[in-house]
Amino acid sequence: MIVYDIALTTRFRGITRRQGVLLEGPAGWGEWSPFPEYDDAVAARWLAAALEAAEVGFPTPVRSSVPVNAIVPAVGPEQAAARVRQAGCRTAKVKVAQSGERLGDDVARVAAVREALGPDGLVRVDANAAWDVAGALEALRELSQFGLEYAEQPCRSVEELRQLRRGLDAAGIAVPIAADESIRRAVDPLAVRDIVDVAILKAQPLGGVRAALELAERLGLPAVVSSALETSVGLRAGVALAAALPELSHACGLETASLLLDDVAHDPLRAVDGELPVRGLHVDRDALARVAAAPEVALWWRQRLGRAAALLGRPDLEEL
Ligand SMILES: O=C(O)CCC(=O)c1ccccc1C(=O)O
Ligand SMILES: [Mg+2]
Repeated sequence: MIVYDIALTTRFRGITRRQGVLLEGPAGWGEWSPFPEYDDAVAARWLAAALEAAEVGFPTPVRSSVPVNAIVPAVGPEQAAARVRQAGCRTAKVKVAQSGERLGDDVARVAAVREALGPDGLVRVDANAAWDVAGALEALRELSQFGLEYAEQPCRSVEELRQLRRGLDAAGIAVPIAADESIRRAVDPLAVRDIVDVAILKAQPLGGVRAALELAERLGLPAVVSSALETSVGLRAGVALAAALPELSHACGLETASLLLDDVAHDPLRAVDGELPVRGLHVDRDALARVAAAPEVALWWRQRLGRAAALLGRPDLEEL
């Protein structure tokens, strides 16, 4: 196993570096990178995903490439437009409702992204559960002038999402709703089934590609596979999930290698013409050495891995 520590190009989700563990098994490399604040039980579910990748491998794909959205963090309008142009995707996802910002910042960022994409592009926003129902109504009324494909996790609870859905309908604001945190962090991931229009699926948080495929089937909603801001090894699991879904009608949120200043693959999963290829990776020994975490960081991850592995009944994991 190796512990990586890679700087981000821009602050994302309040962090400036991404850390995690890469495990090599008979089927290849797997990534285990639960965010540091997550408890061991949650981290154990993320570990199941890494073990699937390393020990079992992925289900048979039904497509050979996956369309992706450009990811636009909470940056200024010029930088947002530049990112969209550089990514070369026809769909963009814009982070909104970030702490310390105002609705005017979101409006300026979404306007710039719409302008950069042109009228045929698709713009989706992700509020990461930051709005209350009234705030979401106000913001989406304003942002809907740019034409939104959907709003991802506009509010925190399922009940708030239900109220928002009613409020949007009553006000004639045509913005579909997608659930992310309400699926990956919920006790009952099916509770949003009759409330939202799109399901965000993430391979690591949901415990692996097969677990996510099963959930997708039970949800019966159009699915968007997104990353958890991973190296190409973690992204590979997302690509495998997107490639194995029987239906894929939306671009996926897997264009995040561009947010990392380095990667561990010789051939990182970067979008070409808005798509990621469904293929294996060559994990690069030089890159692994380059991104290796400092000893105290590596120790913290090793101890965390030991606890998560114990929860999965896998005390042997140090050997991978
Ligand atoms: O969906 C994307 O395009 C990028 C992935 C992304 O936004 C994300 C990455 C890490 C953690 C949470 C999220 C999120 O969707 O909220
Ligand atoms: Mg999200």
